[in-house]
Amino acid sequence: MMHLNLLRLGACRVPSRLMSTKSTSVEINDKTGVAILSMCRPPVNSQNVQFLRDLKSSIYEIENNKSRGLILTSANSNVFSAGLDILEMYNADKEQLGTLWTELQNVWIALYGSGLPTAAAINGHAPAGGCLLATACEYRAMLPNCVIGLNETQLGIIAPKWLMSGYQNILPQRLAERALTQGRLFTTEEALKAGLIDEIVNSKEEALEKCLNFIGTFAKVNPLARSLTKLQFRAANIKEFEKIRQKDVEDFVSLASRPEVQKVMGDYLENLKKKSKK
Ligand SMILES: CC/C=C\C/C=C\C/C=C\C/C=C/C(=O)SCCNC(=O)CCNC(=O)[C@H](O)C(C)(C)COP(=O)(O)OP(=O)(O)OC[C@H]1O[C@@H](n2cnc3c(N)ncnc32)[C@H](O)[C@@H]1OP(=O)(O)O
Repeated sequence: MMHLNLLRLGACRVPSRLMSTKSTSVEINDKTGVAILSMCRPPVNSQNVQFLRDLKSSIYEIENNKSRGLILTSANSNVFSAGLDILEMYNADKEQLGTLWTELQNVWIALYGSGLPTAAAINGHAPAGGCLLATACEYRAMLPNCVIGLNETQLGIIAPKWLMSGYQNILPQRLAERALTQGRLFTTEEALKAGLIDEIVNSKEEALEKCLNFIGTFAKVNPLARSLTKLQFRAANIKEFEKIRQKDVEDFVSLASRPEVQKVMGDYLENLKKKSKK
């Protein structure tokens, strides 16, 4: 209850500090010490190099400012994030592909490896790279009638092991394997049933409140002990990722530059455009 009140106060009176980049904005409430990181790259927060760099620098800024927690959300009305920017992968040269993938890795490790309590207020669709961000967090509240999931196999591509880590942390192995091989996008309701999200909420405000409440559950826990305990759970995945990090970039570049994969991207983009014009 106390946290709800603080949040309400935060909306009007409690001073907050603002930081922003071209495609992110961060508001740190001075009373709660919790940072709300909003992704704002219209129309769908698709993840291009600049967006990923902005996201990474906002995450590290929040971490370095000794915030009490981080809530990730979207400034767009119906999309949390549509995943990697396909426009930036289509007809791109190998260097551009390598840079994009490196920046995706950088964001993932910044969020997944953050010592802060992290929560996602998923106020819209979260396919592929959007799901990656949400599942790197420790808690998820999501609006109804949206989808979330790693749909890579549906696009004829594979999610590397580190990218599956969020799923593996959250879902039972059997369910994670089935969802990943099917490239399944869960509806909000299915995601709750599977345990992929923690709560269904009716508004973005409620999602933020739930996230704040989650972060509030650590109020009486020693932050260093909490953070080290969290990272012990994640250490094996992080270590594995660090070992294959460079090779993973090479593998992605080699896969994404194949003519048949480029064709899938071109067709997929065309379908997206046709759909959005209907
Ligand atoms: C195809 C990838 C191939 C190879 C990569 C190889 C290996 C990588 C392995 C894993 C890593 C992660 C990969 C990814 O993240 S790939 C991206 C996957 N994303 C999706 O499948 C989501 C696609 N988008 C949607 O389903 C819908 O847009 C969404 C449900 C998010 C929102 O629907 P809404 O009706 O609100 O908006 P739209 O009208 O569909 O879109 C508006 C506008 O935005 C453009 N758009 C949408 N998504 C993307 C995107 N990911 N990249 C670039 N542009 C995107 C869409 O075309 C519309 O544009 P316009 O027609 O100009 O208005």
